Amino acid sequence: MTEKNKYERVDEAVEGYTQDRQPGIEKDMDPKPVFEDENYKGSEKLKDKVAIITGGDSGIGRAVAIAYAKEGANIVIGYLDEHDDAEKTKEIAESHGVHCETYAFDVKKKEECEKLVKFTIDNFGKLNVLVNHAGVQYPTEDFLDITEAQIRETFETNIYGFIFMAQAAVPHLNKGDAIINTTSVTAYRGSPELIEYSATNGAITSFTRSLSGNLAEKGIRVNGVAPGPIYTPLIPATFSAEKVEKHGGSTPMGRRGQPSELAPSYVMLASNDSSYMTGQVLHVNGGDFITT
Ligand SMILES: NC(=O)C1=CN([C@@H]2O[C@H](COP(=O)(O)OP(=O)(O)OC[C@H]3O[C@@H](n4cnc5c(N)ncnc54)[C@H](O)[C@@H]3O)[C@@H](O)[C@H]2O)C=CC1
Ligand SMILES: CC(=O)C(C)=O
Repeated sequence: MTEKNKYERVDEAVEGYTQDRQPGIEKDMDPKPVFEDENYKGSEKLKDKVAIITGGDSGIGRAVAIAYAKEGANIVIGYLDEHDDAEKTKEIAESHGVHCETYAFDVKKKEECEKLVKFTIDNFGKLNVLVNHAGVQYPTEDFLDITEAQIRETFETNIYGFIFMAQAAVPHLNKGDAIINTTSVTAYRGSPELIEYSATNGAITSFTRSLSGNLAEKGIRVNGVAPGPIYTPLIPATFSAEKVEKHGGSTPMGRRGQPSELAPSYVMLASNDSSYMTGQVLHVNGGDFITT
């Protein structure tokens, strides 16, 4: 693929459309997200490591799973119920010569998070990297329309789930291992129609910093990635058709990002390339300046 073609592919226009359930389904998206950069060649940065990626069946998580596979990691994908998407990600990951298992679970439930980690240890004998990525959002125009149930669902999925997964994982992690939490640009600049969602991302950023200090002595690094607007199933599953069409248009780069453009940051934070980084967040957002 020439550089020009590569750029055109990333910048593909998206006509407005919606999906009628959350989590959305990648298989049903048109156009499909770009989940793999064919020019990305692995160099064994994660060789023989074992990674859990929650929300790894689709979107950014799928792109991370494929990049980790190219770097030699065996993978367990945790996801809610999008079985076809999960199988497709497993198939692509395994085409790179690693083992990939899929595991349907509810990240809101502590005991299911513990079972996912046990499943990983039973299958692979160890765990080196936890990517906390599963999340939901419920855009709501009027602040007063945000229901108690919606607040609970968003917090229980987006931050309780991250903490439950980290608590289950930490006893198995050792020096050099890593936790990576997906937060969002909305944690830093807010979002008038994603109020409780942005608050969970603020919590994820604080959780990342706090846990990094707690685990630094053990040599376990904890970092985050804060994506801007990225074309994933989350977007048509939760935004109006008009918002889907315009998504990302107001960033300095003037476009949405593709999942493949996030994956290298997750590789860096999982590998020795970030050996002197902990408690940090990488901002992959099309050019928004972030002040902390
Ligand atoms: N797409 C975007 O523009 C942005 C996304 N993010 C973050 O990315 C994550 C969402 O991933 P995307 O790749 O965008 O979309 P996605 O729709 O591909 O991923 C959402 C994932 O969350 C999982 N999930 C939802 N509820 C769950 C539950 N109760 N138990 C287990 N898994 C559950 C789904 O199975 C799915 O894999 C969220 O954490 C979100 O905050 C952050 C900033 C921007
Ligand atoms: C969903 C989300 O966090 C953005 C930035 O679109």
